[in-house]
Amino acid sequence: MKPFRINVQVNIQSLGNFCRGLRQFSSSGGSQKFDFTDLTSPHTWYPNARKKKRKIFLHVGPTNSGKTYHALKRLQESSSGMYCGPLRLLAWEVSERLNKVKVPCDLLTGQERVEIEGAKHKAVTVEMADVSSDCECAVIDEIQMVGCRSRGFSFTRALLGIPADELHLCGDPAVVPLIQEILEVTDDSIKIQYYERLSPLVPSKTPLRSFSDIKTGDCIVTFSRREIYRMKRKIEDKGRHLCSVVYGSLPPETRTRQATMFNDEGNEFDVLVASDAIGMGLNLNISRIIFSTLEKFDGTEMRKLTVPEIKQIAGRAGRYGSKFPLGEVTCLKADDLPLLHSSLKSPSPVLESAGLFPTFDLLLLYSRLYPKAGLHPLLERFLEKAKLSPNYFIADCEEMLKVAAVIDDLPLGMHDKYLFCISPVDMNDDISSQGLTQFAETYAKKGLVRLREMFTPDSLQVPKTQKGLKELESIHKVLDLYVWLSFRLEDAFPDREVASTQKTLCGMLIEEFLERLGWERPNKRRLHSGSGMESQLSKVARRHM
Ligand SMILES: Nc1ncnc2c1ncn2[C@@H]1O[C@H](COP(=O)(O)OP(=O)(O)OP(=O)(O)O)[C@@H](O)[C@H]1O
Ligand SMILES: [Mg+2]
Repeated sequence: MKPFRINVQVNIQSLGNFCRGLRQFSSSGGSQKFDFTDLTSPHTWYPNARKKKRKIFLHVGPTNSGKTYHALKRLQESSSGMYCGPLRLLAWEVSERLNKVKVPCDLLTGQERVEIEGAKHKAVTVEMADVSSDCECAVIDEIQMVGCRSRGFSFTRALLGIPADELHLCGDPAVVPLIQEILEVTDDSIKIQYYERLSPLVPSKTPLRSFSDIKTGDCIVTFSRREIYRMKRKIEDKGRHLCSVVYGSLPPETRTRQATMFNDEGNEFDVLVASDAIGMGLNLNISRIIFSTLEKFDGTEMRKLTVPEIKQIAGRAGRYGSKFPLGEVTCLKADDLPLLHSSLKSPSPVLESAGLFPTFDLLLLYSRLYPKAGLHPLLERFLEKAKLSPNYFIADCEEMLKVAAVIDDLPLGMHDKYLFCISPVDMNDDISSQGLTQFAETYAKKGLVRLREMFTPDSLQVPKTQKGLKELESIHKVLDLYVWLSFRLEDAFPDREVASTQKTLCGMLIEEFLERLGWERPNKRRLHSGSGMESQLSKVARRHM
């Protein structure tokens, strides 16, 4: 296996600039102030990209207009390249696609590394974008996500930092002026290509009258997991359809399999119940999107969906070249129809600024000014003082600060603390945050974190209730976190294989739960009896312990 390079790269040029700053700062006895929080020129953080005059191609247009298709065609023809997408599912779809046409392509996400012999291409989630190696062609999909409060900074990093001869950006036209402004200070050239929708998307004049009117290829969109399972049951109780489900906290592998089951024509799971986890770039065999509501809880409050969100989700219906090339959109409630119609007709609001976050090396140098401070106060101070140009906003670091507060008293170095802070922990999930705390404490104390001391196969069972299911999803998150850490602190987290096996088991148990929840046809053979399935899985698990 190739050595894994962590995503916290020390940028030599900016490090050099900051070191000069520090030296002058100390030699002048601190009297001459150097501003380490000046983030007004983030393009200078990426010397490899700045050495090039990159050709930027902006592919913009509505959903289902062939933006990604055209960018991928160029990627496929190039001698080396990288696809960066916002979802693991998209990175997976692209690597499958390239490998199918005999362009060997690695898959690289925070928790997965699939290496293909001789690959010069890779499909990655945007956080994993490589800003140090040259390539001929790179694609950043859904580039309007530079405006995302929490993840936008990773898109900005990829945009400014990828040293590709050709960089293809795909997304909503609302991003065009911002990209042009951001790239004014680089030496890159920009060509904009506008696209039209390839097949029609028709908003319905009437709401869905009854669940008896659900048909093959329908996708009901709703935002809470409780609602997702309520809808699934309601549809399956009618006895005519089985539903696949896709939502954010399902393990990604389960999501992929549920989506594949729905996409596969020969399968009886012909209706999809999903959250906005399906909302980006995915090509599913959806004939009609039915919004159960146009409101969602965003972590703080209930709010109406935005125009781009409605367009993105609705755009999953009627994909060009799919079984249902004509798409329909409707709602469960007649009251929601006017907002649906107006949103589909409105352009998305123009993006004003892109996310930004200091690289680790900048934070490290800043920390030397306050050698006694923990990461939490340091981050807070840095964020408060950060100076930005109007094209940027500082990323929302709520989650990072929550982690920093938990681990700050542990005897860990700055780099380790930073790693835990950028890890994919869900601090709103009790089990997930307890997992992180336990990992960090054990790591700080012993320098070695063995997974087998924390999980036994007996603790994994097919859930019997929604609560049990949620617990299993949380356990999956903890195992996922272990795998993520094992790629970055290889010696201290040596049980990656155990974690991966248990993750697979978790996924199987969750899928078994979903299967059991399905409407049972008179002649349909159930997969296994409950206890049989569990004991089989336990045996498999023990073999890997
Ligand atoms: N010229 C083409 N020939 C054959 N298939 C195409 C062509 N253009 C697009 N497609 C197919 O149409 C579907 C939609 O295209 P694509 O995914 O590129 O749309 P998009 O504009 O990126 O949509 P979104 O905004 O939702 O990401 C895909 O399945 C793609 O393979
Ligand atoms: Mg796309």
